Amino acid sequence: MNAIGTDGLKRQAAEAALAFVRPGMRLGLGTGSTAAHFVELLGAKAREGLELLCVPTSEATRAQAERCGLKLTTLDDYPELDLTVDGADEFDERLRLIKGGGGALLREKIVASASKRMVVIADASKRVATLGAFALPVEIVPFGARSALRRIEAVAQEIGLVGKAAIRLTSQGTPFLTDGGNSIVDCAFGAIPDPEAFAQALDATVGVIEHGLFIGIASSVLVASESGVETLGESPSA
Ligand SMILES: O=C[C@H](O)[C@H](O)[C@H](O)COP(=O)(O)O
Repeated sequence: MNAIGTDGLKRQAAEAALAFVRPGMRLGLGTGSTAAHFVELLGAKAREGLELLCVPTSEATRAQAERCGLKLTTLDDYPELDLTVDGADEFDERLRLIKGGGGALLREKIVASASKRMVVIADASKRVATLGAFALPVEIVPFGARSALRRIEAVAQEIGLVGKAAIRLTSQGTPFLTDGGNSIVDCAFGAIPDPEAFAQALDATVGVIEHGLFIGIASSVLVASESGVETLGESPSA
């Protein structure tokens, strides 16, 4: 535990992301405890008069954004957004991410991919040399879930990844379902030396809807540590 605390660092990263926001922007709002800080801070700006239109990446974020007084829209009305700000479970120096710890990866990837820029906010504990210490979440169709899990293990093995994949359960032991009504497989395969190859293999696996590897999507990562907030990738003025 550091002096500021992990939650304080998440808050600092979220504060730094406000520098990327301009009046009139269409914004994607991420999901999770770090993104929740950003939504709260953005809500305060909106109440001060900043005009924004926001697309949430989960029902939880939608509820929070509504409570904070943010104006919401959809990708159907605005298929292209200016900016998405979101958290991550892991990131590396090439701004590749693992996301989906909260199960929101599908909408998060759709919203981030519809955005000109994606700014990731994180405390320094999320920074890794090689992705994979965090079990990779993969969203699958619930029908035939155990078969999909076996196919995922098989394609992973083909590229040298071995470990344990498990269908996510709630704390009550019932199957976890995403906002879209799908299941999640958490893939604890350890280090993923070639995330591009694994992403491609998962993209081609029957039953897989989407996976939590975000490659070539993030434009910046704002990393908060005891020594301040470091910007990897594009700065606000880029
Ligand atoms: O599905 C959840 C998202 O990908 C989150 O952005 C990710 O899990 C990070 O969450 P947190 O900021 O709570 O660590």
